[in-house]
Amino acid sequence: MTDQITLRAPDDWHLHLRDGDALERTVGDAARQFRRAIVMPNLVPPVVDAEDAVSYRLRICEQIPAGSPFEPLMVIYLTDRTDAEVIRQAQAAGVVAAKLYPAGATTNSDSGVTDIANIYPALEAMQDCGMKLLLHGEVTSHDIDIFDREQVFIEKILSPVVDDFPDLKIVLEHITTAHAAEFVQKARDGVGATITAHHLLYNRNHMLVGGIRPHYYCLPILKRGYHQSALIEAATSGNPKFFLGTDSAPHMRGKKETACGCAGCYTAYSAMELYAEVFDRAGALDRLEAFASEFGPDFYDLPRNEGSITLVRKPWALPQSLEMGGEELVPLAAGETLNWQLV
Ligand SMILES: NC(=O)N[C@@H](CC(=O)O)C(=O)O
Ligand SMILES: [Zn+2]
Ligand SMILES: [Zn+2]
Repeated sequence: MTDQITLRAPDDWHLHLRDGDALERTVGDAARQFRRAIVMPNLVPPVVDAEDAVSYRLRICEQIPAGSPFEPLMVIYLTDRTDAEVIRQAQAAGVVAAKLYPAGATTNSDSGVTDIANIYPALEAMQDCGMKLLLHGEVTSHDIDIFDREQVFIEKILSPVVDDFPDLKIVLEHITTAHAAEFVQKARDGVGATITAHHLLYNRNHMLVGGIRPHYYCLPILKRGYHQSALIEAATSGNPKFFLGTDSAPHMRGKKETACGCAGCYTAYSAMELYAEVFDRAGALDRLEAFASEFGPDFYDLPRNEGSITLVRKPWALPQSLEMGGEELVPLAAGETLNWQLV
């Protein structure tokens, strides 16, 4: 039995750091686990252009613990008004990607795109300058069942975009279904996907059997066990199209444990430990490094990190709650025992 693994330093290709008082917690946790992170732009108001991204980056950098090499990679939020000029300026300012939130699809997506046709000029500019397109892949029509929204998004929106922009690099974020895994696997080069720890560890039974567990509620919502198995298969397959993105998304305890709770799971506190659990159970610990530390930078045309992290098999219990900006934050798997620990 392997009791210790050392990996090239990993990156998180999908992370919510929020802003203001939250940053001390979120940046500190991320910096302990990862070397770089793709920082989601769904603030209120969202990060929509170069200027927003540059100032948000400075606020994040102020909270990086002394001596940490952590580097935030910035993303802008596509709106119906994002044009080619906005894209070019953002690229010149170091922004690496733009994110499509269909309007109303998830937390803070009210300013999102109402019709994909509205951003075709922006997508053209992104294709030209090598900026990546990141997608929250769910349709929002009221007549589409919440469990089907990812599959319908792939058919109606993603598939045409992949064909219409053959040189655009596209990441379908936080995939949750066998359909998504299969689509990405069969798609042309330049189409990849991130997979969260929670979609690998859980299915909808964990959220709904024996009582409703709001801390497992995220978007896209947890699906059947069959889909969870397909995601585990994809993540541990060694296919470079699938790489790590936690989608760690903090909401205060009171916003989760309530009559109408927010979507999002806070996993940044123990991200690599959670992924190690999944890969260990699947007998694929030897594939964790590629998934966490190699396929992401390769996809983004960035160098792989120097340096390493070590995980040891040493059971420990996650705290019941954390503090964020003076309030209580419940991490995913609070109070549960994990077998792996980051040294
Ligand atoms: N995943 C979530 O359930 N929530 C994310 C938004 C997102 O990534 O869709 C959030 O910002 O809270
Ligand atoms: Zn999302
Ligand atoms: Zn997210």
